[in-house]
Amino acid sequence: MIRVENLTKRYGSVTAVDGATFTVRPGTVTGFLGPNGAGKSTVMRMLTGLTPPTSGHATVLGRAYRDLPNAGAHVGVMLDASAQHPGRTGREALTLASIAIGVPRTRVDEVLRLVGLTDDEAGRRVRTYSLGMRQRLGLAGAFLGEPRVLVLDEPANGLDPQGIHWMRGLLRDFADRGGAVLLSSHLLAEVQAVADDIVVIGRGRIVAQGPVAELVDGLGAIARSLDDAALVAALEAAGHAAAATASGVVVEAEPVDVARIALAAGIVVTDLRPHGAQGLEDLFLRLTADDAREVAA
Ligand SMILES: Nc1ncnc2c1ncn2[C@@H]1O[C@H](COP(=O)(O)OP(=O)(O)OP(=O)(O)O)[C@@H](O)[C@H]1O
Repeated sequence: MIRVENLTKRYGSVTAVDGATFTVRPGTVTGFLGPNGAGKSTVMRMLTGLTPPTSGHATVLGRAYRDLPNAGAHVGVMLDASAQHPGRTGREALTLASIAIGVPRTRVDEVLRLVGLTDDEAGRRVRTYSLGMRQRLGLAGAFLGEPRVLVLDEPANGLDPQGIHWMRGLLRDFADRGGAVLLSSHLLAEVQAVADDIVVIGRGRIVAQGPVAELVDGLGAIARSLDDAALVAALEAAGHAAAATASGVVVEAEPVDVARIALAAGIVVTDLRPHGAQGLEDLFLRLTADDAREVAA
């Protein structure tokens, strides 16, 4: 549904995106994750024809976005929710967009309902909208043409916890009906809760990608025992890299293998689980560390 191949963008001496390659499969939500300035928006702008790449190319539904006939009807895009005309009402903005892409006006009411904007809110000028309301209006615009693909840049920004929960349900449902979603965020937890696949970008380069389940499974296990030093030694003797940390023994092995090794070595294990979410967070921070301003500072 989306194919990004060797995409590079340079602004003078700044390489904003450096040879990015990934795909977004139908029926999935793909989280596009990276710290501030990593290059997420630039990739999305190149994908939707707003910024020409320095090299490489990107296709949506098999074609360059600009070559898609009536792209707006097939691809829902929300890049900058605050870019909407402040003097128009939400309903006017959607009505104009519906005319531009040739969908019936009745669709405006449908998408307003879909994103939970009331008649009263839709009749107000966008300049009076909160950030969360702008995001909802942006999402309404993205859904207007009954798209098969959604490209959304930080759609959760400004949404309250209920709003974020609602948006996840909306995107999950869209993907479950066969649609493809590319969703950027700088927050791992936000993406992990809804994404099937994750693409991690740091300093313009893709540093990891794959199904969330695989990324998490590949992260091994974390264990506590009555003798962590002996557990580390037993795990290492069995050929698994292991280290004692403040949160327990972190090991590159499945929990079941850790349990067997501990049993054979007569070590009492008090806690054992997949490294899971904590591991993914660590992985994300490590992979993008070069880019992290805090580290640089
Ligand atoms: N028009 C431009 N001119 C010069 N540099 C730019 C331009 N657009 C982006 N950049 C630079 O490219 C890099 C990537 O920016 P981009 O906006 O794609 O990052 P991002 O991952 O979307 O960040 P954020 O999470 O903060 O939105 C940054 O260093 C940015 O300063």
